[in-house]
Amino acid sequence: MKEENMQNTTEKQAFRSGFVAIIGRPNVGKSTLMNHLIGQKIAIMSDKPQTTRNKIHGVYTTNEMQIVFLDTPGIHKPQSRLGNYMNKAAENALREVEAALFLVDVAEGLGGGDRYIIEQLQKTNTPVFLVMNKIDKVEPEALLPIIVQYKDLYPFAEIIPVSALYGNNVNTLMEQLGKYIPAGPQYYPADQITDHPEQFVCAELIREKILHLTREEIPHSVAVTIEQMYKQDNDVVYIGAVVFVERDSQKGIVIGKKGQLLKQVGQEARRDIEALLGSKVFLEVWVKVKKDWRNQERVLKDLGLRQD
Ligand SMILES: Nc1nc2c(ncn2[C@@H]2O[C@H](COP(=O)(O)OP(=O)(O)OP(=O)(O)O)[C@@H](O)[C@H]2O)c(=O)[nH]1
Repeated sequence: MKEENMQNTTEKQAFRSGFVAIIGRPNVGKSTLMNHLIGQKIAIMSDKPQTTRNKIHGVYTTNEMQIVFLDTPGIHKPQSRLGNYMNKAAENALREVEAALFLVDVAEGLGGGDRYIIEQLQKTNTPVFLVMNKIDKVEPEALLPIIVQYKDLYPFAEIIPVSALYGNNVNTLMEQLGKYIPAGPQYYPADQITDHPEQFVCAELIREKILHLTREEIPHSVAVTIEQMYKQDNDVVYIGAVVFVERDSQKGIVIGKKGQLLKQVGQEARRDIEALLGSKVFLEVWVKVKKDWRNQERVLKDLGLRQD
């Protein structure tokens, strides 16, 4: 089979496909890069660390190749069962892929979190790209000493400086990455950008609004599930969502004075969901208290945070 593919390559470039993991400590810009590449808002973006809990497959398709990106949760030292889950998901993702993009924030410098990830990388043979993100925040001269620092720690397959936010050098990154993608089939139709059910993306959009609007008060203690989603007779999509918090006081914060904050969450999320689905949406959001949900394995499973 492989030989046949090779023969095809000499006549006409064979289609190539593969999986690529995006890893890096929280807040380095993994979701931003993914969104830039895929060109649509599918992975949650926030200025708070660790907002990405599930693997999201972003599918990048050109005439020559298809790359399925696994946006992994930030690898970090586990502090709760949720933390453990997130680390496992990241490790598994690493084993399944053709290459990994290790994102670092050049404005932050090399920290303990980056060293911890490099330790994890030593356990795999997957080619790793060092993607030096946020170059728009530093002077070009600052890059070389940072490259030297990282090079000493790990034999990176490629080192590429980019700005995920502004798209600088992202083309070069994709050209280099393409070299690591073997001949293979097109797994997904060209217009498909994610293989997760739409419900998951909708829940993430609602959670993103809550994180933005509540600032520091609601850190990781919030989870969102979509209980109902169906098209009504008038073609409006009905969505019923539940926001889980850990304490009564947090419930009050999420609802806000006279329900103002929850109303704003609903309005902003509805706008994004309508853009995503391309149809009118009627969104209802409830807030429920589920004590200590982060450490209850069963609840994690209910919320779809399974380890596969
Ligand atoms: N200036 C600048 N800011 C960036 C760049 N890339 C990302 N950011 C910002 O960094 C913050 C974090 O970006 P995310 O994409 O949410 O980071 P992440 O790595 O996915 O974070 P987690 O999901 O928490 O692991 C956001 O405020 C982004 O706008 C960049 O190239 N330049």
